[in-house]
Amino acid sequence: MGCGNSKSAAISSAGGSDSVRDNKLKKSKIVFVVGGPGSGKGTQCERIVGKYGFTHLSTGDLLRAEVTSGTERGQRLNAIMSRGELVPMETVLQMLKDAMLFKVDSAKGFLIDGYPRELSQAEAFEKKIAIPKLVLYINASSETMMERLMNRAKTSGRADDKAETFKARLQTYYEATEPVVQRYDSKGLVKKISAEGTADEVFKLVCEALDSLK
Ligand SMILES: Nc1ncnc2c1ncn2[C@@H]1O[C@H](COP(=O)(O)OP(=O)(O)O)[C@@H](O)[C@H]1O
Ligand SMILES: Nc1ncnc2c1ncn2[C@H]1C[C@H](O)[C@@H](COP(=O)(O)OP(=O)(O)O)O1
Ligand SMILES: [Mg+2]
Repeated sequence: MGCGNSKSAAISSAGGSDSVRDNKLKKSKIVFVVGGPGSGKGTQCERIVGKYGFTHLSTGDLLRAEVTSGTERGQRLNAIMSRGELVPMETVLQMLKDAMLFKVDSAKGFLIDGYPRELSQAEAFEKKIAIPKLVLYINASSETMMERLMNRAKTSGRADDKAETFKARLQTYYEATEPVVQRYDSKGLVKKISAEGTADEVFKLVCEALDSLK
């Protein structure tokens, strides 16, 4: 599925001009979920959806769907992701906005997992979509993340779940993504969650952070 399809579906499935729909997005409850590769973002998002009914959008999942569709663009994206690098921002932001518009009428709130991954992505999102209400910073040591990813590799079939790619992804994370956390921390929007415990233990901390939102 190309992102152009989801945009036209979004517009035809619900009324409203582009500017009305953009305004709805601006007012929606948006939570960024930021953390290193294998820290447990996806795991926690799944639980949050179960308890709070938020709409979960993972940019990694959106990109992998494009890869699976076998388009030329998908092949280019796959090569970048397999090297542990970030794909061009324009691609990922447009995909994300289309997916958000598609859900904006039914979403109680949005969990944005894997975005922003660099400062320019944060700035572009704020300009073109909205300011987030909260940033959940899922924090685990590099050893824990490596161990979890090597475990995930046994079943994920993901091209980037390999020891060599992990090193590159970790470097990308520390260099490009952590400054995003600092940016939002200075605005008082970050809740730092220790992700070293079991998924249940981490979820308790996540719930405390989300409950403070209301
Ligand atoms: N708290 C946890 N304790 C142990 N394993 C975890 C925990 N959270 C996630 N995992 C496992 O670690 C791997 C990476 O989790 P995932 O949610 O895919 O992380 P991310 O989306 O941040 O890359 C998965 O195999 C998942 O089952
Ligand atoms: N916001 C974004 N900007 C650029 N590239 C992104 C991106 N989100 C995902 N990607 C690309 C690069 C990532 O290494 C890859 C996998 O992302 P992911 O599924 O979010 O990883 P994980 O959940 O394991 O941390 O996809
Ligand atoms: Mg994930």
